[in-house]
Amino acid sequence: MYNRYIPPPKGKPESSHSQATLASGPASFSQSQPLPRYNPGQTSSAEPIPRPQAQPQRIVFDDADLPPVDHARRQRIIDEELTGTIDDKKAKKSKSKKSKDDEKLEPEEDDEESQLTESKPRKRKRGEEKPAAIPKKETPEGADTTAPNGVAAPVDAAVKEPKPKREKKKKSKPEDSLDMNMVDDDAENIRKRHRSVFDKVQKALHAKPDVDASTEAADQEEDETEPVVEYGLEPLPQPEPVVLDESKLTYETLPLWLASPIKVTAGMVRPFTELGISPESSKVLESKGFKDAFAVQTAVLPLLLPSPDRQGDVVVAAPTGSGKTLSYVLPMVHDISKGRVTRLRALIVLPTRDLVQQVQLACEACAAAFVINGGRRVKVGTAMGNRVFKEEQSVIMGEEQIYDPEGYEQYLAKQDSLVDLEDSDAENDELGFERHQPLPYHVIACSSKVDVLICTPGRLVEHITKTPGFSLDYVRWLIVDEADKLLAQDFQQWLDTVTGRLSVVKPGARDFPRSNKSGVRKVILSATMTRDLSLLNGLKLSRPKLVVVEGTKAGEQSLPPLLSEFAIKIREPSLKPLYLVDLLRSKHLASVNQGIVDEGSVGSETSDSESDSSASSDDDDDDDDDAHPQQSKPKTSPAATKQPKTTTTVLIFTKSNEAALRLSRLLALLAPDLAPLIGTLTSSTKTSRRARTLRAFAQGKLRVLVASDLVSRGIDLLNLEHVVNYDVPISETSYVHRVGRTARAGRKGCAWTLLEHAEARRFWRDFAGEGKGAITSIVRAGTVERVRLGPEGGEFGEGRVREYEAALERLRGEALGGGRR
Ligand SMILES: Nc1ncnc2c1ncn2[C@@H]1O[C@H](COP(=O)(O)OP(=O)(O)OP(=O)(O)O)[C@@H](O)[C@H]1O
Repeated sequence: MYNRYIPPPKGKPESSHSQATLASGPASFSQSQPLPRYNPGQTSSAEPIPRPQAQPQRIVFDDADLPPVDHARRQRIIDEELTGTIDDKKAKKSKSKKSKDDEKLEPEEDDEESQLTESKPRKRKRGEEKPAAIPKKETPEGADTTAPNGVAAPVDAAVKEPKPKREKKKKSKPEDSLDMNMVDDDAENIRKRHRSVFDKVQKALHAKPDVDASTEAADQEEDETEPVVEYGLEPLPQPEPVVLDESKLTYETLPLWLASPIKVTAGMVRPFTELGISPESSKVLESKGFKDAFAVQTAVLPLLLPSPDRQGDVVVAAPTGSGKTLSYVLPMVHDISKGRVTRLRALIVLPTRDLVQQVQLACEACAAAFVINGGRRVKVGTAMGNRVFKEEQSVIMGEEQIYDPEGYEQYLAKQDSLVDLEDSDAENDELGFERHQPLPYHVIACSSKVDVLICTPGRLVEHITKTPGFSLDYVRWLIVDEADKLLAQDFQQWLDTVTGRLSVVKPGARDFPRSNKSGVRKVILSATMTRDLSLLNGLKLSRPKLVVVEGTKAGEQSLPPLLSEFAIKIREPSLKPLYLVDLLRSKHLASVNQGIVDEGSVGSETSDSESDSSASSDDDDDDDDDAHPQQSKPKTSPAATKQPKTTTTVLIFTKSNEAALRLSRLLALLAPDLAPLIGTLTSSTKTSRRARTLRAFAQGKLRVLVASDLVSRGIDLLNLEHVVNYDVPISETSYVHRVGRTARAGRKGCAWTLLEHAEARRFWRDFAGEGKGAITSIVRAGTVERVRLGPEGGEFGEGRVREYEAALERLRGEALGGGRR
């Protein structure tokens, strides 16, 4: 850097002040005294560096002020003196700037630099073979070609032409004091060394070394000053840059609404009146058994009832039996009851017919609560395929006479032009109802007969595509219950079909001046709600909020707080049905909510001691294990034939429809006293029969239900106290739904799982969250307890085994077509 000369003002002599400024400028090295050559060997005897006398400030060395040659030399000398080696890189850089013409002027230093320059091979053309041999470059003996961090020296250094050894350098290293000619002759050694260096480089490149900062800085410096030249090495092929799939986010990258849910304290209750329900409606609700709002309802109702704030969609992940149904039915019916005319305002989509019927009851109960206060009775319909399609059409769609003189004229004109009258008949054929003639100056339009349609997805799609006049234009509510199941199995692309037809222009806002105008409200619910965004995205949610019960994290599913879980080891899998009979007869299956009645065992009217004494010696092989309070002596008495007096209720899950039917029959054969109390629920059972069975169970006429997973979701059997997993469920989700049929709505309940040896590990690890590698996402208040059942040593008495074999033989005969005898 140079000080700028400021000439004195015209006519004025140069002042001493201006001279001083010149001397004391920041780049003091630009003073008239040049820096003498640095020679450490002569430091002591060297003449003192002349310094500006007038200005004793610190001298700042600014290398830019040195001519390039001096700068390079000075740096090299310093490096040599300090390290005993020459920094090849800097030398090379310096050389690259230096003209070859200078070689003669600066023979000592430019000798090496010229070699470096020459070493640059021409750029290899595409497809051209690599040079057969790597150009020789002599590496100073002992000089490490590896960076301090173990990284090999830069590639170009390894492949450059070897340069003649410099005498100067050789002097500094004794091992290099060989005759130059000898070194040159030892070409093979050099080649070996280069090969090893090259190998190191290759390795280092493949290992993607962590290049140290100084190397990086040097490389960068070089890049800036030199054009990029390929040194005989093609760039290594690099993998395609990874494009992240944003649609499938992991739990760590959940969007805010999923990552920060609204948390509800389990067990909290609040009066409905405090949540915006009128006292009159609250009274009606109380008369229906809904005195106070449950925890999940206290959180969801304020989000769904009309509010001056802009509201969005709501996703609810709350345990089984926590009251999710009422949390959406109540605000939805409240909203729709304000409408003046019947239009299809709400769709509730559910996976099974049984659930459709169950939710219909809840809707009817709430509809009654809002008739008072001038509300209109909300009309509720179902579409689930349990009737012929036409019949269903006639239930949900009807005709409406609309005053429209112009339309009437068009209608008459059309009638006149109709040659083929069969056309109109064909139109009638499409509908489940006959179309009438319009009144004078009126037209007939198809319109919905219901405000709320509760449906299965398949049937909904059928109506959308096949029922004339079936329109979603006025739909204000879309409820998807058991959402994880419905989203995972996109029946007939129902979701796209529905969302594509929902009106985006604030449907029905005209009819609902006081309610929020955010368009369609979507409410998505499940006890095992998915956090899979790729599934949730299909719902096209708007400003969603997630409601969860406190204590659960993303991806976790809580069990009802009052659920107790037990596991029973089946020591003899071939006799598993006998274990089940014993469990049903044991006092383990006592009534947990009402106290033990008749010792609480299904099918027993005697106490344990009585039954023990009455048991034959063959059968009296109980499993004595009093370690656990529940592990009392199980009864293994033969099937009693007396009528039971018990009030306890049991739902037994099997792995398939066939298994449920078989077990149900086998139980009846093994325990004839239970036979009249046993019902079966499978997907192959007719819907009406299923409904009858569920009704009989609710009335206490049936006590034992044997079912497939069909009823594991959503079914509300309020008086159910025990769930038995005869077959271990296939997934955590399935376990949560199955055991969640009991301990509902603040009641106690028990879940029993029969474990064969081969299933035990998976159960304890995946469901109970115990043992090595426990990975369960199930959150529970307690733990799963082990209960021993069956005879000591796992062997049932001969009598019982014979009984069992006889029952099996009979079952086989029935299955083979003999029918029941
Ligand atoms: N506020 C309330 N007061 C009294 N009982 C209620 C209340 N809310 C709901 N219930 C009852 O609680 C039971 C369980 O409710 P619901 O079926 O809605 O549970 P859920 O959370 O949907 O369970 P699942 O996930 O198994 O479908 C039902 O019998 C219902 O009538």
